[in-house]
Parts: sequence; C-alpha cells; structure tokens
Amino acid sequence: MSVDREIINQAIPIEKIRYDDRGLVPAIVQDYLDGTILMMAWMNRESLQKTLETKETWFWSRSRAELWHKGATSGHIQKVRSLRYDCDSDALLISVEQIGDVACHTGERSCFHRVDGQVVPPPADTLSQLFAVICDRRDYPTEDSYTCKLLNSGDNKILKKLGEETAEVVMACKDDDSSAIASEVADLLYHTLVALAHHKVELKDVYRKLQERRR
Ligand SMILES: N=c1c2ncn([C@@H]3O[C@H](COP(=O)(O)OP(=O)(O)OP(=O)(O)O)[C@@H](O)[C@H]3O)c2ncn1[C@@H]1O[C@H](COP(=O)(O)O)[C@@H](O)[C@H]1O
Repeated sequence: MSVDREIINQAIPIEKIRYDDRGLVPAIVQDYLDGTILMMAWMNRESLQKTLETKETWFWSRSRAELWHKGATSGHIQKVRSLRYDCDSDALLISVEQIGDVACHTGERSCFHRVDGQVVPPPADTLSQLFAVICDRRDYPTEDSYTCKLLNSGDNKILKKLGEETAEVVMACKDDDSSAIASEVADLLYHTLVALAHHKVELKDVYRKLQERRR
C-alpha cells in the first residue's frame, strides 16, 4: 500500500496540525493524476475532521463563516486520495480525484498558460509538462520543431518511430547499458506522448488507467 493511502486511511494525527490565530490552516488542492494545482482554501479543525471522515473535501468559508462541502451544490466533488502536511504542520496538501468534471474554484480547465508565445506548463510531473509542450506544438505549430514535423508527417511516421524506439530500448536492455536504457526509454516516452497527442488522447487518461490498476 502506498504511503499516501496510509495517511488517509490511518487518519492523520489531527492534533499535530497547527492552526493560525483564527483557527485556520491553508490547504492546497491538487489533481492526484498529474499534480495540477486546483485551488487553495482554508480548513478549520472541524472541516479537516469531516474531510477525513467522508474522504471528500470540506473547507471553512471565511466570507460566509460556515463549513463548505466542496461540490455539494455543483456536483463537482473532490474525492480525497491523499492528505499530507508540511514539516511544521501548518499547511496541508490534498490530492483529489475530480468527480463530475473540473472541481476547482473557477471551473476553468486551463491551469497552464502562454507567455510570449511559449507554453508555460503546470508545475506537475515531468511527463505531464512534456505532454503539455507537445500538445502546444500540435495546436500552435512552430517552424523548427521536430515535434511539428513528426505530427505533420502523420501516423505512419509516428508509428515507425515508436517501433524503432521500442527496438532501441530492447537492445539497450540486452546490452545492460544503464545510461543507454535511460536515454532510449526517454526517446520512447517522448514518441509515445507524440502518438497520444496525435490521436487526441489525454495523458491523464493513461494515468487514470494506471491508477485503476493500483493495488
Ligand atoms: N523530449 C524530446 C525528445 N526526445 C527525443 N526527441 C527527438 O527524437 C528524435 C529521436 O530519434 P532518433 O534518435 O531516431 O533521431 P533522428 O535520426 O534525428 O530521427 P529521424 O530524423 O530519423 O526521425 C531526435 O531527433 C530527438 O531530438 C525529442 N524531441 C523533442 N523533445 C521535447 O519536445 C518538446 C518540443 O520540442 P520541439 O519539437 O523541438 O519543439 C521539447 O520540450 C523537447 O525537449
């Protein structure tokens, strides 16, 4: 069992959490699949307790001065996958599965943006960042991009590269060459992401499949 699940299942030592003088602790909520930051909100002792009991997020609304069950009215619930806190216990990081589409503050899907014509990927994992750049090349082609050339060449070229890169991984493993294995797997992952982008399949859907298989 993963460490993350242990924290939520064994119940966080709630008395360890340090609240500010209003009795609140900040909670950053991120997508459990790719780490995209969804929102920041405040919790008090009671909302944290309810979050742990129901495994759905509950916050403290400072403007309404009441408990707030995220998604209770919209149906966009955040199902808690893990709940962690920092070294001095005054900030929470909650990984959630978004039920009923996007479950953040605004409902906007775009948590990445463009600056000076360049995509700025979300501060997520390396594969998600690379996938964001590849999708950006697909949607906003640039002149000297290998990715654009590959995408323009179509399925046959992309699939040929996938086959070649797979064979190179096999050969590197056969040679038991650690550095070559890492390098060839990097090539294979890159070309796999290009194939996903070409077929308009989201990397998150792959992550979801992997999560469903997790034991
Ligand atoms: N991660 C990669 C990446 N990994 C591998 N490759 C390319 O994949 C190719 C590997 O194929 P080969 O080793 O067979 O080399 P090749 O003989 O040049 O390939 P062919 O001409 O035969 O197709 C090389 O050209 C590499 O440069 C990559 N090209 C781009 N990226 C990333 O993709 C993003 C977009 O990059 P551009 O496409 O350059 O804009 C950037 O973040 C890049 O860092």
